Amino acid sequence: MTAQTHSLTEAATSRLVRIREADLDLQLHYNDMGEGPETIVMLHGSGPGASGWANFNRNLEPLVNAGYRVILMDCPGWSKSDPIVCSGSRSDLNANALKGLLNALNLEQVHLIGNSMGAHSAVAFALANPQRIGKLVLMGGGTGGPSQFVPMPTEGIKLLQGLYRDPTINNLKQMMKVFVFDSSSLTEELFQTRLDNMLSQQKHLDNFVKSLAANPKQFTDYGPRLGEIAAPALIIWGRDDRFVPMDVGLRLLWGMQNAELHIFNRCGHWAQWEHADKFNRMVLDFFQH
Ligand SMILES: O=C(O)CCC(=O)/C=C/C=C(\O)C(=O)O
Repeated sequence: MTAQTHSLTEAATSRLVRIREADLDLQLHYNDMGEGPETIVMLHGSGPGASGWANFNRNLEPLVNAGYRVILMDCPGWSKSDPIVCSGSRSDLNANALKGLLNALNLEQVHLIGNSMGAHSAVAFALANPQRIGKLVLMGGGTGGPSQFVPMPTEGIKLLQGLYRDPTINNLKQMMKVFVFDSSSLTEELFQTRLDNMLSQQKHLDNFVKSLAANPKQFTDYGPRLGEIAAPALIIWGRDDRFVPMDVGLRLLWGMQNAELHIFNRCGHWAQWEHADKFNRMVLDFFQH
Protein backbone atom coordinates (compact mmCIF):
# COMPACT_ATOMS: atom_id res chain seq x y z
CA MET A 1 0.00 0.00 0.00
CA THR A 2 1.42 3.43 -0.91
CA ALA A 3 0.94 6.83 0.72
CA GLN A 4 -1.58 7.57 -2.08
CA THR A 5 -3.78 4.60 -1.24
CA HIS A 6 -3.57 4.17 2.52
CA SER A 7 -6.74 6.27 2.90
CA LEU A 8 -8.67 4.53 0.10
CA THR A 9 -11.84 3.75 2.01
CA GLU A 10 -15.43 4.47 1.03
CA ALA A 11 -15.89 6.76 4.05
CA ALA A 12 -12.67 8.73 3.53
CA THR A 13 -13.42 9.42 -0.15
CA SER A 14 -17.20 10.03 0.13
CA ARG A 15 -18.51 13.43 -1.13
CA LEU A 16 -21.85 15.08 -1.89
CA VAL A 17 -22.56 17.79 -4.45
CA ARG A 18 -25.66 19.62 -5.67
CA ILE A 19 -25.99 19.59 -9.47
CA ARG A 20 -28.29 21.51 -11.78
CA GLU A 21 -28.16 20.26 -15.36
CA ALA A 22 -30.93 20.07 -18.00
CA ASP A 23 -34.04 19.09 -16.02
CA LEU A 24 -32.04 17.72 -13.06
CA ASP A 25 -31.72 19.56 -9.77
CA LEU A 26 -30.48 17.07 -7.21
CA GLN A 27 -27.80 15.92 -4.83
CA LEU A 28 -25.25 13.42 -6.12
CA HIS A 29 -22.95 11.20 -4.10
CA TYR A 30 -19.49 10.41 -5.42
CA ASN A 31 -16.15 9.09 -4.20
CA ASP A 32 -13.05 11.12 -5.04
CA MET A 33 -9.49 9.84 -4.69
CA GLY A 34 -5.99 10.24 -6.06
CA GLU A 35 -4.32 13.16 -7.73
CA GLY A 36 -2.98 13.76 -11.20
CA PRO A 37 -3.39 15.71 -14.42
CA GLU A 38 -5.90 13.18 -15.83
CA THR A 39 -9.19 12.11 -14.25
CA ILE A 40 -11.04 8.82 -14.69
CA VAL A 41 -14.74 8.70 -13.84
CA MET A 42 -16.31 5.30 -13.21
CA LEU A 43 -20.03 4.63 -13.71
CA HIS A 44 -21.70 1.64 -12.05
CA GLY A 45 -24.39 -0.81 -13.21
CA SER A 46 -28.11 -0.81 -12.54
CA GLY A 47 -28.55 -3.70 -10.08
CA PRO A 48 -30.33 -3.12 -6.76
CA GLY A 49 -27.80 -1.92 -4.17
CA ALA A 50 -25.14 -1.11 -6.79
CA SER A 51 -22.79 1.83 -6.28
CA GLY A 52 -19.48 3.00 -7.65
CA TRP A 53 -17.73 1.52 -4.63
CA ALA A 54 -19.55 -1.83 -4.86
CA ASN A 55 -18.73 -2.21 -8.57
CA PHE A 56 -15.16 -0.95 -8.69
CA ASN A 57 -13.49 -1.52 -5.31
CA ARG A 58 -11.02 -3.99 -6.89
CA ASN A 59 -9.92 -1.48 -9.54
CA LEU A 60 -9.14 1.72 -7.67
CA GLU A 61 -5.70 1.21 -6.17
CA PRO A 62 -3.74 0.54 -9.40
CA LEU A 63 -5.22 3.63 -11.08
CA VAL A 64 -4.58 5.87 -8.08
CA ASN A 65 -1.02 4.50 -7.74
CA ALA A 66 -0.43 5.22 -11.43
CA GLY A 67 -1.18 8.91 -10.83
CA TYR A 68 -4.81 9.32 -11.86
CA ARG A 69 -7.56 11.16 -10.02
CA VAL A 70 -10.42 8.66 -9.81
CA ILE A 71 -14.07 9.59 -9.28
CA LEU A 72 -16.92 7.13 -8.76
CA MET A 73 -20.29 8.74 -9.53
CA ASP A 74 -23.35 7.20 -7.93
CA CYS A 75 -26.12 7.70 -10.48
CA PRO A 76 -29.39 9.39 -9.48
CA GLY A 77 -31.56 6.66 -7.95
CA TRP A 78 -28.62 4.66 -6.50
CA SER A 79 -26.73 4.58 -3.22
CA LYS A 80 -26.48 7.97 -1.45
CA SER A 81 -27.52 10.01 -4.51
CA ASP A 82 -31.04 11.46 -4.56
CA PRO A 83 -33.99 9.28 -5.61
CA ILE A 84 -35.59 9.77 -9.01
CA VAL A 85 -38.22 8.19 -11.28
CA CYS A 86 -36.99 7.93 -14.88
CA SER A 87 -39.72 7.77 -17.50
CA GLY A 88 -37.44 8.55 -20.47
CA SER A 89 -33.90 7.46 -21.34
CA ARG A 90 -31.94 6.40 -18.26
CA SER A 91 -28.73 6.56 -20.35
CA ASP A 92 -29.37 10.26 -21.12
CA LEU A 93 -30.42 11.04 -17.56
CA ASN A 94 -27.13 9.64 -16.22
CA ALA A 95 -25.19 11.47 -18.95
CA ASN A 96 -26.78 14.75 -17.82
CA ALA A 97 -25.96 13.96 -14.19
CA LEU A 98 -22.34 13.30 -15.20
CA LYS A 99 -22.19 16.62 -17.06
CA GLY A 100 -23.52 18.37 -13.94
CA LEU A 101 -20.89 16.65 -11.79
CA LEU A 102 -18.02 17.54 -14.14
CA ASN A 103 -19.19 21.16 -14.28
CA ALA A 104 -19.43 21.32 -10.49
CA LEU A 105 -15.88 19.93 -10.16
CA ASN A 106 -14.49 22.12 -12.98
CA LEU A 107 -13.38 19.09 -14.98
CA GLU A 108 -13.33 19.84 -18.70
CA GLN A 109 -12.25 16.44 -20.05
CA VAL A 110 -12.20 12.97 -18.45
CA HIS A 111 -11.75 9.30 -19.26
CA LEU A 112 -14.79 7.13 -18.54
CA ILE A 113 -15.05 3.53 -17.34
CA GLY A 114 -18.63 2.26 -17.46
CA ASN A 115 -20.07 -1.03 -16.28
CA SER A 116 -23.35 -2.19 -17.89
CA MET A 117 -25.77 0.72 -17.32
CA GLY A 118 -22.63 2.78 -16.68
CA ALA A 119 -21.36 1.85 -20.15
CA HIS A 120 -24.72 2.78 -21.73
CA SER A 121 -24.45 6.13 -19.91
CA ALA A 122 -20.82 6.68 -20.95
CA VAL A 123 -21.80 6.26 -24.62
CA ALA A 124 -24.74 8.66 -24.17
CA PHE A 125 -22.33 11.19 -22.63
CA ALA A 126 -19.76 10.72 -25.41
CA LEU A 127 -22.42 11.33 -28.07
CA ALA A 128 -23.70 14.50 -26.39
CA ASN A 129 -20.30 15.85 -25.29
CA PRO A 130 -17.59 14.52 -27.66
CA GLN A 131 -15.09 17.22 -26.71
CA ARG A 132 -15.21 16.24 -23.05
CA ILE A 133 -14.15 12.61 -23.56
CA GLY A 134 -10.60 11.32 -23.44
CA LYS A 135 -10.83 7.51 -23.65
CA LEU A 136 -13.67 5.10 -22.98
CA VAL A 137 -13.65 1.69 -21.30
CA LEU A 138 -16.98 -0.14 -21.68
CA MET A 139 -17.85 -3.40 -19.93
CA GLY A 140 -21.01 -5.44 -20.45
CA GLY A 141 -22.89 -2.52 -22.00
CA GLY A 142 -22.66 0.54 -24.23
CA THR A 143 -26.01 0.56 -25.97
CA GLY A 144 -29.48 -0.76 -25.37
CA GLY A 145 -31.23 -2.62 -28.16
CA PRO A 146 -31.43 -6.20 -29.32
CA SER A 147 -29.02 -9.12 -29.27
CA GLN A 148 -28.82 -11.13 -32.50
CA PHE A 149 -28.71 -14.41 -30.58
CA VAL A 150 -30.24 -14.11 -27.11
CA PRO A 151 -33.88 -13.28 -26.34
CA MET A 152 -34.28 -10.03 -24.40
CA PRO A 153 -34.77 -9.37 -21.58
CA THR A 154 -32.09 -11.91 -20.70
CA GLU A 155 -32.37 -14.27 -17.74
CA GLY A 156 -30.06 -11.99 -15.71
CA ILE A 157 -32.12 -8.86 -16.40
CA LYS A 158 -35.32 -10.76 -15.48
CA LEU A 159 -33.74 -11.74 -12.15
CA LEU A 160 -32.58 -8.14 -11.61
CA GLN A 161 -36.07 -6.77 -12.21
CA GLY A 162 -37.57 -9.49 -9.97
CA LEU A 163 -35.16 -8.51 -7.20
CA TYR A 164 -36.28 -4.87 -7.40
CA ARG A 165 -39.89 -6.03 -6.99
CA ASP A 166 -39.14 -8.52 -4.22
CA PRO A 167 -35.84 -7.59 -2.50
CA THR A 168 -35.09 -10.72 -0.45
CA ILE A 169 -31.75 -12.35 0.33
CA ASN A 170 -32.76 -15.45 -1.66
CA ASN A 171 -33.60 -13.41 -4.76
CA LEU A 172 -30.35 -11.49 -4.33
CA LYS A 173 -28.32 -14.69 -4.20
CA GLN A 174 -30.14 -16.07 -7.24
CA MET A 175 -29.33 -12.92 -9.23
CA MET A 176 -25.70 -12.71 -8.11
CA LYS A 177 -25.06 -16.35 -8.94
CA VAL A 178 -26.04 -15.56 -12.53
CA PHE A 179 -23.95 -12.37 -12.44
CA VAL A 180 -20.60 -14.12 -12.31
CA PHE A 181 -19.19 -17.23 -14.01
CA ASP A 182 -17.79 -18.76 -10.81
CA SER A 183 -20.37 -18.26 -8.10
CA SER A 184 -18.10 -19.90 -5.50
CA SER A 185 -16.24 -16.56 -5.46
CA LEU A 186 -19.27 -14.87 -3.87
CA THR A 187 -19.00 -14.68 -0.08
CA GLU A 188 -21.73 -14.36 2.56
CA GLU A 189 -20.13 -11.01 3.46
CA LEU A 190 -20.57 -9.78 -0.11
CA PHE A 191 -24.24 -10.85 -0.16
CA GLN A 192 -24.86 -9.17 3.20
CA THR A 193 -23.17 -5.89 2.19
CA ARG A 194 -25.19 -5.81 -1.01
CA LEU A 195 -28.44 -6.63 0.84
CA ASP A 196 -27.77 -3.85 3.36
CA ASN A 197 -27.10 -1.36 0.51
CA MET A 198 -30.32 -2.43 -1.19
CA LEU A 199 -32.58 -2.26 1.83
CA SER A 200 -31.15 1.02 3.14
CA GLN A 201 -32.78 2.83 0.19
CA GLN A 202 -36.29 1.40 -0.27
CA LYS A 203 -37.23 4.50 -2.27
CA HIS A 204 -34.62 3.65 -4.92
CA LEU A 205 -36.13 0.16 -5.27
CA ASP A 206 -39.69 1.52 -5.58
CA ASN A 207 -38.61 4.18 -8.08
CA PHE A 208 -36.85 1.65 -10.29
CA VAL A 209 -40.07 -0.39 -10.50
CA LYS A 210 -42.09 2.78 -11.29
CA SER A 211 -39.54 3.78 -13.93
CA LEU A 212 -39.77 0.38 -15.64
CA ALA A 213 -43.58 0.62 -15.66
CA ALA A 214 -43.39 4.10 -17.23
CA ASN A 215 -40.78 3.04 -19.82
CA PRO A 216 -39.72 -0.62 -20.07
CA LYS A 217 -36.87 0.33 -22.46
CA GLN A 218 -34.80 2.48 -20.12
CA PHE A 219 -31.63 2.23 -22.22
CA THR A 220 -31.63 3.91 -25.62
CA ASP A 221 -30.48 1.88 -28.62
CA TYR A 222 -27.57 4.04 -29.81
CA GLY A 223 -26.62 1.52 -32.54
CA PRO A 224 -27.31 3.91 -35.45
CA ARG A 225 -25.20 6.69 -33.85
CA LEU A 226 -22.16 4.69 -32.68
CA GLY A 227 -20.16 5.82 -35.74
CA GLU A 228 -20.13 9.36 -34.36
CA ILE A 229 -17.81 8.27 -31.53
CA ALA A 230 -14.16 8.85 -32.44
CA ALA A 231 -12.69 8.54 -28.93
CA PRO A 232 -10.42 5.50 -28.41
CA ALA A 233 -12.53 2.81 -26.76
CA LEU A 234 -11.61 -0.43 -25.03
CA ILE A 235 -14.60 -2.78 -24.90
CA ILE A 236 -14.36 -5.60 -22.35
CA TRP A 237 -16.87 -8.45 -22.09
CA GLY A 238 -17.36 -11.77 -20.34
CA ARG A 239 -17.91 -14.69 -22.74
CA ASP A 240 -20.46 -16.06 -20.27
CA ASP A 241 -22.37 -12.80 -19.65
CA ARG A 242 -26.02 -13.76 -18.95
CA PHE A 243 -27.15 -10.14 -18.44
CA VAL A 244 -26.00 -8.31 -21.56
CA PRO A 245 -24.82 -10.82 -24.17
CA MET A 246 -21.44 -10.63 -25.82
CA ASP A 247 -22.74 -9.82 -29.30
CA VAL A 248 -23.73 -6.37 -28.01
CA GLY A 249 -19.96 -5.86 -27.64
CA LEU A 250 -19.50 -6.83 -31.29
CA ARG A 251 -22.09 -4.19 -32.29
CA LEU A 252 -20.04 -1.61 -30.41
CA LEU A 253 -16.80 -2.81 -32.02
CA TRP A 254 -18.25 -2.55 -35.52
CA GLY A 255 -20.02 0.72 -34.85
CA MET A 256 -17.43 2.89 -33.12
CA GLN A 257 -14.60 4.46 -35.12
CA ASN A 258 -11.70 3.54 -32.86
CA ALA A 259 -12.67 0.57 -30.69
CA GLU A 260 -11.00 -2.68 -29.70
CA LEU A 261 -12.58 -5.62 -27.88
CA HIS A 262 -11.27 -8.06 -25.29
CA ILE A 263 -13.41 -11.07 -24.33
CA PHE A 264 -12.59 -12.89 -21.10
CA ASN A 265 -13.17 -16.64 -21.01
CA ARG A 266 -14.93 -18.00 -17.87
CA CYS A 267 -16.36 -14.58 -17.10
CA GLY A 268 -19.88 -13.31 -16.47
CA HIS A 269 -21.21 -9.75 -16.24
CA TRP A 270 -18.63 -8.40 -13.80
CA ALA A 271 -15.31 -8.55 -15.72
CA GLN A 272 -13.73 -5.80 -13.59
CA TRP A 273 -14.35 -7.88 -10.46
CA GLU A 274 -14.07 -11.44 -11.78
CA HIS A 275 -10.75 -10.83 -13.58
CA ALA A 276 -9.64 -7.77 -11.63
CA ASP A 277 -5.84 -8.15 -11.95
CA LYS A 278 -5.77 -8.64 -15.70
CA PHE A 279 -8.54 -6.07 -16.16
CA ASN A 280 -6.50 -3.50 -14.21
CA ARG A 281 -3.35 -4.16 -16.25
CA MET A 282 -5.25 -3.86 -19.54
CA VAL A 283 -6.99 -0.66 -18.55
CA LEU A 284 -3.77 0.97 -17.34
CA ASP A 285 -1.99 0.01 -20.55
CA PHE A 286 -4.89 1.44 -22.58
CA PHE A 287 -4.83 4.74 -20.70
CA GLN A 288 -1.04 5.09 -20.75
CA HIS A 289 -0.41 4.42 -24.48
O1 LIG B 1 -30.33 -3.56 -18.59
C1 LIG B 1 -29.16 -3.32 -18.98
O2 LIG B 1 -28.84 -3.31 -20.17
C2 LIG B 1 -28.10 -2.99 -17.95
C3 LIG B 1 -28.13 -3.91 -16.78
C4 LIG B 1 -27.17 -3.50 -15.72
O3 LIG B 1 -26.73 -2.38 -15.66
C5 LIG B 1 -26.84 -4.48 -14.72
C6 LIG B 1 -25.81 -4.21 -13.89
C7 LIG B 1 -25.61 -4.85 -12.70
C8 LIG B 1 -24.51 -4.56 -11.93
O4 LIG B 1 -23.30 -4.41 -12.43
C9 LIG B 1 -24.62 -4.39 -10.51
O5 LIG B 1 -25.73 -4.41 -10.01
O6 LIG B 1 -23.59 -4.27 -9.85
